[in-house]
Amino acid sequence: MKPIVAIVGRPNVGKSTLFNKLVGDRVAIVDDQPGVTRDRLYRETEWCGTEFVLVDTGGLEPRNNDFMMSKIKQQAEVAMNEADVIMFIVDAKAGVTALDEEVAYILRKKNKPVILCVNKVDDFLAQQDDLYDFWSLGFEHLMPISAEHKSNLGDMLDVITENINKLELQEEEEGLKLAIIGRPNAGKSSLVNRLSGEERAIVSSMAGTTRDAIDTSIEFDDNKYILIDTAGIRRKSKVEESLEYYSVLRAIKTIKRADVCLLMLDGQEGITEQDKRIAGIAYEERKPIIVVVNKWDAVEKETMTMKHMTDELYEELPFLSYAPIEFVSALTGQRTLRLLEHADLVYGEYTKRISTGLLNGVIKEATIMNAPPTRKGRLVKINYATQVSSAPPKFVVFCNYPELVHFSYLRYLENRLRESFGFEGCPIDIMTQTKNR
Ligand SMILES: Nc1nc2c(ncn2[C@@H]2O[C@H](COP(=O)(O)OP(=O)(O)OP(=O)(O)O)[C@@H](O)[C@H]2O)c(=O)[nH]1
Ligand SMILES: Nc1nc2c(ncn2[C@@H]2O[C@H](COP(=O)(O)OP(=O)(O)OP(=O)(O)O)[C@@H](O)[C@H]2O)c(=O)[nH]1
Repeated sequence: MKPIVAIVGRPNVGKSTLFNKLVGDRVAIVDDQPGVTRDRLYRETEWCGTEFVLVDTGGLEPRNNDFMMSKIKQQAEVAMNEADVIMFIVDAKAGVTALDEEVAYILRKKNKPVILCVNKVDDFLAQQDDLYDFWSLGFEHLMPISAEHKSNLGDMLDVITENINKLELQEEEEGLKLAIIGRPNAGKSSLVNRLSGEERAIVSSMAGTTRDAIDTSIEFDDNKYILIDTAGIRRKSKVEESLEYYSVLRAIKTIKRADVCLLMLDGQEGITEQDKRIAGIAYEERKPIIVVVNKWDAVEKETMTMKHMTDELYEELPFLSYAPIEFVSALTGQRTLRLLEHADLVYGEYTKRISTGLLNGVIKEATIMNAPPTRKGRLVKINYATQVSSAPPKFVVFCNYPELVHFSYLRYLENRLRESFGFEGCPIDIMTQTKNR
């Protein structure tokens, strides 16, 4: 689990500029699958060997001052709860504003490292005197920077990574980590309660009091699971956008820690934009996913309801065509235990390795059935393939002209691999390379 560094501050201080300068071109786009909702809210980055996840708190629409004030305060609260290190951005040209003071007040309440970044210091000597006021905000680390001119960013990053390295890494408990992700009210906590209330379950601990996410460790017949819930999102904030931001940030954290993601939908409501967004994060993080349609007890069923809903879900989530769908009721316990078995199975798929011999048999047959298309008069010849890693399963296909192998052909190979080897619930990565590289 990489540490999270959140960028906080009022509008127009230069948060986005800074975010973009810091993540640079390191933006990892997995592929151009349609339907994946992407946002530039967070990126993984690295400084001198220390990796972290940088989170931008996103643009706020300045409607009126009161509204703005409450939104910014909420953002600061979220950052305070979720992030490991906070970058609090202020504007040297504007000086200390009332809003800055409000944010500072929130950020000082807890004992997390806050780096006060005084931005727009384009000319240090000329602006030196403007900096003094900012000490009044009460933070130990004050860094004058210019996001636009990239000045002093190295020193700032040094301070950030120093603080990251001081963090005590939490010991993770043993067991298969299942992240239960989804919109507020989908029934995530109900599922956790249901599973931990089962007669056969040995519930050994409830941890996570310092953070809002709650881990429940349960054991069934010697199999251990850690259920990572993201409860309590809804009640804290009433404003739509910040709720969105809040749950996304939560989801990111939870997903990154997870071995398997259970994407929970409310069967009565069907799929929403927010569900798709959360699904998109799990997809981009290359985690195994099981789609869980909850509240099945309350869904009015006609003939083929399950089939229709399945079709509809795959249509709405085309990038998750590999994810199995389970219809459950956290309320009655219908099929909830099966979720655990299913998660075990999917994780087994995620971590398995295919021998090079078997793999090449399948690839060879696939290329005979459907040869790579000739492009620009050149013939693509696939030499051989190998699985280079698992979790997620990653394959390299060696051939003479990797750049000519089209995405759709890789998709074809992926489907053949799935037909032969399963990989249920798992994303698969296939890369092409020339033989002598
Ligand atoms: N002079 C100067 N201007 C800067 C610097 N960094 C950012 N700006 C400018 O400040 C303005 C606001 O920058 P943004 O990055 O959009 O600010 P933001 O905090 O993300 O704003 P919101 O998206 O509204 O929250 C832009 O016009 C930037 O060009 C800097 O280091 N020096
Ligand atoms: N009928 C029915 N209701 C359910 C089921 N599961 C949960 N509910 C109800 O749905 C509501 C929300 O359930 P929660 O478990 O609090 O949902 P959550 O996803 O944890 O919500 P947040 O904590 O806001 O993220 C509650 O009123 C539950 O009783 C189910 O399987 N069937």
